[in-house]
Amino acid sequence: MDAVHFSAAHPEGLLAIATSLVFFFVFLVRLKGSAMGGIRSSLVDLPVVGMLPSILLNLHRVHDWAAKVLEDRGCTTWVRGPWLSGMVYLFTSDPAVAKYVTSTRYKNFVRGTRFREILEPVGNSILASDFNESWRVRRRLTLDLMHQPEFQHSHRRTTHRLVEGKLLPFLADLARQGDAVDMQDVLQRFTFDLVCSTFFGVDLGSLSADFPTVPFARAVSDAEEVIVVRFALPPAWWKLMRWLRIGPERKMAAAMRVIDEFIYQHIASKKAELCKDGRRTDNKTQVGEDGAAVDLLRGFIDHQSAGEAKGRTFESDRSLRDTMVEMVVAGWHTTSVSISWLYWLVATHPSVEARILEELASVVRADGGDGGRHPGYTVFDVDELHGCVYLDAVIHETLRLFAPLPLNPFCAVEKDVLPTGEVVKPGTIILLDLYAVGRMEKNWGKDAGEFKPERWITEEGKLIEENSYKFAAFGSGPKMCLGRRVGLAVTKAVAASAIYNFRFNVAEGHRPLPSSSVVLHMKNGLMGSLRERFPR
Ligand code: HEM
Repeated sequence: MDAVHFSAAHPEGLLAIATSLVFFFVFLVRLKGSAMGGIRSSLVDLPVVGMLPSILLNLHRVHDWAAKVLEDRGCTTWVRGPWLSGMVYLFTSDPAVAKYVTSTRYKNFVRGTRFREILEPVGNSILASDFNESWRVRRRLTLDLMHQPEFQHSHRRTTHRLVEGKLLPFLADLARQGDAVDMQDVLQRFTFDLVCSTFFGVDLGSLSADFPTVPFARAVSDAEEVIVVRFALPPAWWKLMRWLRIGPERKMAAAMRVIDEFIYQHIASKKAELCKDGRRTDNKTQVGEDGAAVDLLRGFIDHQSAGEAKGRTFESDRSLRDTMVEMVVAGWHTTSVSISWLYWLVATHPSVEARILEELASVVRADGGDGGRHPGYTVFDVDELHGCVYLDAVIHETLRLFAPLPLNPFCAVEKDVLPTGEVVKPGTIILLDLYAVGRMEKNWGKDAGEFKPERWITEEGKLIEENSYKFAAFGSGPKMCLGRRVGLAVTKAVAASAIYNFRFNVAEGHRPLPSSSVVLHMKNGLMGSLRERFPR
């Protein structure tokens, strides 16, 4: 078969060859770049391949690079892939555009099929859905369940129990051993156990002395990495790789298998447990004996069992699976990376640390405590921390600089004109760069890049409520994060308890860098050592 016939019969083969050539080109340039002591951060539009080489060259530091490009280009820019690839994105960090897209004209800017395909691991979830009836009902149901006093009470108790019984003793052991520790890993393991306890009612013990590999946790992280690659490549390219089961798509297939196995197994065992207990009597979430047994999965299963009456929100285990994967994906890493970046920022800003400690000490004193000089550790519940405005400011400042979900994608349904004057055609992809929104001088002033919790506090000592287009970490409009309250509560309670009891010294020369994943992990971890503040 000659080349012409081969390409006609196997267009996917041609694409594979083209992909290899671009990767080879990028490899050569990066090699040259590193030999020259660095790579360029400009966005170059080349004939045929468009801006793809620029993107791939900067993929390893994509969020900082995109923020720089946006700052230089007035907060909005077009990004074009290879000719005929269908890859045309409008990148923006402009709050006016965010408001227009997520609120003013929200019905015209949806996730769309393209992103549902990219976000395949979460299936037909709330996050990936558009404004249809199923999305509305599921979102309402999830919010209702999370706002139930029983759930909130249980969530607070579970957090307290795990912080007191697992996290603090674990940190104490690490402090005693004095070895180097990756705090990001520790916090990731802890929040995983917390999320599984809260959502599934099971503690998987990922935070334990032997640092076990938890396949489900690994699979979620792998899937997140591959999602970023899918964003960066023309759709036909990653679909071809998926079809051939090569490269990142091979990893995705393996991750999906593990995720499915985990979730379906837990749905089945929860159903069996509920039937055995004979507790599934109505569609109300119930409190277990110790007040800690309320979990979201139980609430959803109860709802599923009420099927017809409730509009069949979870007509199948598949839709239950999608929602549970989404809850883990949306709730786990977002919270763990918030606490990790906060921990690093606090450890490297001694004056901020001192103010937090002062604020927490006043809570302990008001509670009749002795500032840690007692046998147990001091554990803070979120209810006790209401008056800690400075800690709130630190959390907001952390989320401003390190938005845990750095990119928020939308797709235009009809032709539209954005407040910047950009004309978007049907099908145009708009990427709200939440990481960049928090770093633009235009949005935050000349000191946008600095960590200054004070910027969040009024002269009267109150927390400044910024609008959700400018402080964009939780998104905005009807699809705004529905776990905001839970995420903030966990971040505050865990950070307060850990910081109050332990000092973290960042390893010399270590600077965590944002990974290129859909979640803003630290790609090189958070290395350092721990010291007890109140040695026992
Ligand atoms: C610090 C922690 C968190 C951050 C920064 C965060 C951020 C976000 C962002 C940026 C979105 C997209 C919003 C949009 O499209 O405009 C989102 C959506 C969502 N989040 Fe969160 N999240 C956090 C914690 C949580 C938690 C703990 C849960 C679950 C309990 C959760 C559940 C969801 C869900 C279900 C959606 C989809 C909402 C929809 O599309 O209607 N999130 N989150």
